[in-house]
Amino acid sequence: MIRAGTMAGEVAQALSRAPAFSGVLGTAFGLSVARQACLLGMPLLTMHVFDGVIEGGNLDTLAVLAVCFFVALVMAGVMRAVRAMLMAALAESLARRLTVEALEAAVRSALAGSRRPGLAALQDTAELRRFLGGGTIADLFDMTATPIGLLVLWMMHPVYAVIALAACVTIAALGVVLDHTTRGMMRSASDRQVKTSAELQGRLRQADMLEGLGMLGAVVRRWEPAQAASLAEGDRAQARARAVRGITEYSSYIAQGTMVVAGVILATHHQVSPGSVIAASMLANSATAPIARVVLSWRDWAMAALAWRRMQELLADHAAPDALPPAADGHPGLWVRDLTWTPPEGARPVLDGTTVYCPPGTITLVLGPNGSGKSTLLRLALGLMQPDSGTAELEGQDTRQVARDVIGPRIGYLPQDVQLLDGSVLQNIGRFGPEEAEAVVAAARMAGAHDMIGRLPQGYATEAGPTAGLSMGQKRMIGLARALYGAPSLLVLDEPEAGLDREGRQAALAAVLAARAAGAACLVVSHDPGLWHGQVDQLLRLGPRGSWQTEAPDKPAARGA
Ligand SMILES: Nc1ncnc2c1ncn2[C@@H]1O[C@H](COP(=O)(O)OP(=O)(O)OP(=O)(O)O)[C@@H](O)[C@H]1O
Repeated sequence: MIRAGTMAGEVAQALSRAPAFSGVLGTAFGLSVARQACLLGMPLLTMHVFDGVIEGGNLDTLAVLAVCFFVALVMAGVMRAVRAMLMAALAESLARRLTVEALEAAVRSALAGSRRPGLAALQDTAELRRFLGGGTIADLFDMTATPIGLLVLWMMHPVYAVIALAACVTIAALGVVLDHTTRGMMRSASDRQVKTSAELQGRLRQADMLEGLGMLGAVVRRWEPAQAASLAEGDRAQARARAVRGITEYSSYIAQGTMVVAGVILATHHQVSPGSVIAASMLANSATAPIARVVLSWRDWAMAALAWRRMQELLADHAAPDALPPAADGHPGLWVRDLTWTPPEGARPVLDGTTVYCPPGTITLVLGPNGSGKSTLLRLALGLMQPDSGTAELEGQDTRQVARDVIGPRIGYLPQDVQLLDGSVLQNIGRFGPEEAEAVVAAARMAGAHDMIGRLPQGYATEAGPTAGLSMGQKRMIGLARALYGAPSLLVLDEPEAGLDREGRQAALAAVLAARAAGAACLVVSHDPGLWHGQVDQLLRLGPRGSWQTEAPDKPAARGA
């Protein structure tokens, strides 16, 4: 409960940043108090029925009390429904905002090579939405019934109040015990569950390889123990929770029974009226029930607290860097300066002070053996990775410190492992922006992909996602068209000719030459220098252990590391 209390505070803090959220929460709280007032009136009406109506035989009073009873019940029901609607709307609105932030942070987390799957962030958002939209927060608000009920009981007789208070303290203490004994288990079980299901999902994406090589059994055997351990840990936490839940329920019954016994003793000594015995029992139930509900919904609190914590960690670790204005002395084109990068557990840098300037209207060809850091250089140049030191500036703007939606349209990027997203060829080339068919066709023509697309079953409307069945070469040509879309000022291509036939390779070369003629700065990785021979303006050769050198196509110009 302590953790849950902290969590409630954090959620409330986050909500209060937006005035509309705090207004909704305030209204829901107000409705809870009013509803509790209606419900607390009922024991008092019951007492009147017993003490006034039964003893006096006044049926008119009974009719009035019955109407009051009914009206109070209806009002409490309406207030509960309105509160539920408000909380559902609040949950929806918060989830929408969190989903966008979580997705952005998840992408940055994936870029940073985090093993924690970004998809978990969406599951956490859904968990928080369920928590806020369910009745759990309302249960917390309903705890206002506890002090009011205790006060009324005290006014009826202090013994009543003491018994109810003891029950409340016992139930709350059980909640604390439950939280302390299972919190660690829940967290570890939930984290393991997220990890194992993400691992399995990742492996199942390689379905053809798993089936082709008969590896499914081996994969499942590796996955099963982790999954079983996670489920077993969750079960142990649940078993403890069930035990505490049982004791909690019995505590409520014991409190009510004790209240009746004490009430009867007090009534026989004429210290309270007989009607107050029933009323006190009902009030004790009203005072303890919200605390019991909060304890019983402990799992929801614990899961929401975990989701909230994970979300906070993700957002804090992968916050968007502050955008900086362009440098006053910035060069046009791409300026990569002193880039050094060492893999997380690597002993030697992959890139060591690599420096290269790619002016507009030029082609820089990056060559080097496998693993020499060519793709890494491209990712660093685009600001997709954090270097150990050094910078990359596009038109004087640090590519790591600029809003991605601002810099993205100025960049054409073809990664080595080209992936198309679910959607049509047209949408993929047009980067899922507003449909501009002419610009899409122009980019496809430039990439030499237009005729190939025309031969697809539905042309530009053909599905292009991962399961659409396009060949690697087709995907690469469409990926090249996507890179060229919108005439970007920087073209960064990782082996654009790889996997293409002779015609496709010539088309890729022609596309880069056309982009250069249009004024783009082109940075191209290739394992086929012959294709580019005589066509490029500068060579950057990467070697082992971070060594590098730039050359004019026919003579060396600068040397590093
Ligand atoms: N996220 C990462 N975590 C750890 N190591 C990485 C990471 N990214 C790259 N590396 C390492 O950096 C080195 C360079 O990788 P990179 O992909 O840049 O090579 P490359 O020159 O493009 O190779 P290839 O020609 O085979 O495509 C490799 O040793 C690789 O294992």
